[in-house]
Amino acid sequence: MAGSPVIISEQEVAGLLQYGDLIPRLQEALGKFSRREVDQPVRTTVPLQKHNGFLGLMPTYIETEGLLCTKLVCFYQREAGSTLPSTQATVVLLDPEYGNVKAVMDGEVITAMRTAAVSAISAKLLMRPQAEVLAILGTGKQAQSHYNVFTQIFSFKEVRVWSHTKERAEQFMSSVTGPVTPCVSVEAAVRGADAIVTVTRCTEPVLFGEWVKPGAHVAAVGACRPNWRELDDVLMKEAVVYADSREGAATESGDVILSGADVFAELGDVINGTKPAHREKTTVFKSLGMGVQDAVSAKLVFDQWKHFLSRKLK
Ligand SMILES: NC(=O)c1ccc[n+]([C@@H]2O[C@H](COP(=O)([O-])OP(=O)(O)OC[C@H]3O[C@@H](n4cnc5c(N)ncnc54)[C@H](O)[C@@H]3O)[C@@H](O)[C@H]2O)c1
Ligand SMILES: O=C(O)[C@@H]1CCCCN1
Repeated sequence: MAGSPVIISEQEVAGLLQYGDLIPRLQEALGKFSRREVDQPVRTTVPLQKHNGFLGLMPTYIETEGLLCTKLVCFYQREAGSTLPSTQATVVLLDPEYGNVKAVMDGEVITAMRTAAVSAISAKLLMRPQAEVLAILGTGKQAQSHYNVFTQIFSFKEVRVWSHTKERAEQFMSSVTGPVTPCVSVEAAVRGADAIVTVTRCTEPVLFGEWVKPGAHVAAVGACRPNWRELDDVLMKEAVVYADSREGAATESGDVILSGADVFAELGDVINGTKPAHREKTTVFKSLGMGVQDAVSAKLVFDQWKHFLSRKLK
């Protein structure tokens, strides 16, 4: 008879997950995904029409690692001023042989950190090495995690941020520990930037190709529905477009589907050396988020949790 699942809280996950462990693990997982060594269908999405949201189901199985996991994530388009959360996520880790649940853990920190870590991997592979200016569009949870990991692993001379409301920009400025320049418009934030992160809840384009410096790298993280946009057609058509999952982008990304842009490669193809990294060109990494990213993050959390428990019991 299998034991009861352990419950790992948001605070515990935050204490157990470090970018230093996460980044190499995610890089390895993206490579495996693109070598078709992972069973991970495109997210199943159920509309919650009454609440202007969606439930996403994200199962993953990596047979060679005995890793079976699923994330449940609800995400919403909230009214301006709403105090309800825009994303809520839970990650469930299972035993693939018995089928029992081993752990149920908070998915908020995992979602924030693994998404930012994958964007950082895209920048490591596709951004020009001498990059000096980073622009972040959006000031929510993902903006914070992206600020944290990008300033931790790269040495930008300036970090700029834009928010569509002054209050959100002020909240962001007071929540981060390093220097950041607030900008009054998207254009002011992105002109001359070497790296741009888009982490908004926009459903119409907010970043226009005419403002983007040739050779810049864009990590496009929002707009995860087939009719939602963050980037305009000019940028999508001029840039070399990479994605976490080609199939995911073709199913879920409004920026890819509606612009008609080609996805040149998956990030895993670059990691595997089967497709080149065009650092010299303008590049867009279209991130949708994948179950495999949650699965390897959850395994890291669970292994650390067991390690600390066994030390406590000694
Ligand atoms: N690719 C992935 O793996 C992944 C993972 C998690 C979240 N996301 C997406 O990233 C985006 C940000 O997520 P979050 O958790 O930081 O959300 P959040 O609600 O914490 O922050 C959203 C930000 O978007 C801004 N915003 C809202 N409406 C806007 C509009 N019309 N124009 C401009 N800005 C607007 C808000 O002011 C806020 O700064 C969302 O679109 C979310 O779905 C992607
Ligand atoms: O991969 C994820 O976790 C997110 C959830 C919210 C919508 C976009 N993708």
